[in-house]
Amino acid sequence: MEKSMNCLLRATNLTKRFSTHETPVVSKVSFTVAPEEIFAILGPSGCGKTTTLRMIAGFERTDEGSIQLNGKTLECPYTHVPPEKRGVGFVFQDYALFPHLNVLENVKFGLTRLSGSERSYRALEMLDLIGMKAFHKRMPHELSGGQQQRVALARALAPRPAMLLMDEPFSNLDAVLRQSTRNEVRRILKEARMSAVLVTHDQEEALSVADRIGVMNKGKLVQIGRPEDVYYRPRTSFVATFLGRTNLFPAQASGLEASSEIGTLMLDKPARGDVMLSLRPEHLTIERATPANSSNCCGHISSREFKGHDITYHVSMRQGNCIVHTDNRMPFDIGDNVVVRPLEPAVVLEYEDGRASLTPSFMQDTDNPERPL
Ligand SMILES: Nc1ncnc2c1ncn2[C@@H]1O[C@H](COP(=O)(O)OP(=O)(O)OP(=O)(O)O)[C@@H](O)[C@H]1O
Repeated sequence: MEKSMNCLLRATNLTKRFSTHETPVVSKVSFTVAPEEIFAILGPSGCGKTTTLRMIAGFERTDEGSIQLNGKTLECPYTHVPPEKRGVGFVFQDYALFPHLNVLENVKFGLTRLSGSERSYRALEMLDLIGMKAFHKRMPHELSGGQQQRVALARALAPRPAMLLMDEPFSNLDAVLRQSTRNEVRRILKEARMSAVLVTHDQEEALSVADRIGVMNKGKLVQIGRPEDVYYRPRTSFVATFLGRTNLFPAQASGLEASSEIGTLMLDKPARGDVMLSLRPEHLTIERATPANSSNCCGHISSREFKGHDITYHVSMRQGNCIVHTDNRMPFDIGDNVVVRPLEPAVVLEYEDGRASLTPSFMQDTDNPERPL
């Protein structure tokens, strides 16, 4: 069962099939979002993120499951509250500003319940929040992509929705603008005390914007946790590799230790038998190989990526490659013989669907991705 928490949105067992006989594109997806929390659904293309968001928005009916917002049921087999009555705001990747309306008119557009002067006051308040009051007379085509997305955010926030749903809101921006806009959007959401569900395929975006992340694969949520948890304590090799570079080592475990290609490793939890371990490149270091330390777990530097503040080395070992991030105080050259050492316990990964070859003996209930780590 999920930890009890102050809950604004509760999605329970959301399931969607587009054709009766096919496997569902979204299968038993459950998560909660707390007030003022930014929750990211992160996963590769086609895994069912947008369909999940569309069910929460009410654009798509669920085949099974329920959705509650502020304790009110929006969706269940007998209820379907239409999108315009759900009290949620939307931000899409294409900004969707009205091209013939200026910035102020765009933000005022959804404020139909207010009087004329109240609409202008509220719209200017939102433009102030996004730092664009001075641009209120500009037309959308006179703004950069990042500015247009901030106006779209102001427009979504203006009617005071209970929460925002954001579908790949930064994907039309170039890399530099994407980074600054997402920092700005996080600041605005926090200042507005707004909770949001953000759908993205970009792990860096999810890690930097969200308070919690639900990692999705093949229609299922496979892990939910804080960015640090899912990054440093992935449950499966999919999560480990999707969230960034990692090293996967097959090993033989016995309690809190395992023997692997890079020697004896401490484990983050007890296990027995054949296991798959994950160690992030920054949790490894390298030393120059000497007759005293090299034994049988050394390799040679096959390539290096110099990044100024640190260096990434690719170390060619007997059974494969290993990636190590280190600072640049002791640079190594290509061809140098080195020994790879762990700096942290290795993470024991769980069994994944269809990957029965390495089955950790600690295998647990995978239906509950939100159980405490
Ligand atoms: N209206 C529809 N009819 C039939 N199949 C659909 C429909 N909408 C989505 N799908 C299918 O459902 C699956 C999940 O699509 P969805 O758009 O939810 O994935 P996604 O994770 O958001 O992907 P992306 O990041 O590429 O947008 C895909 O295989 C897609 O082709």
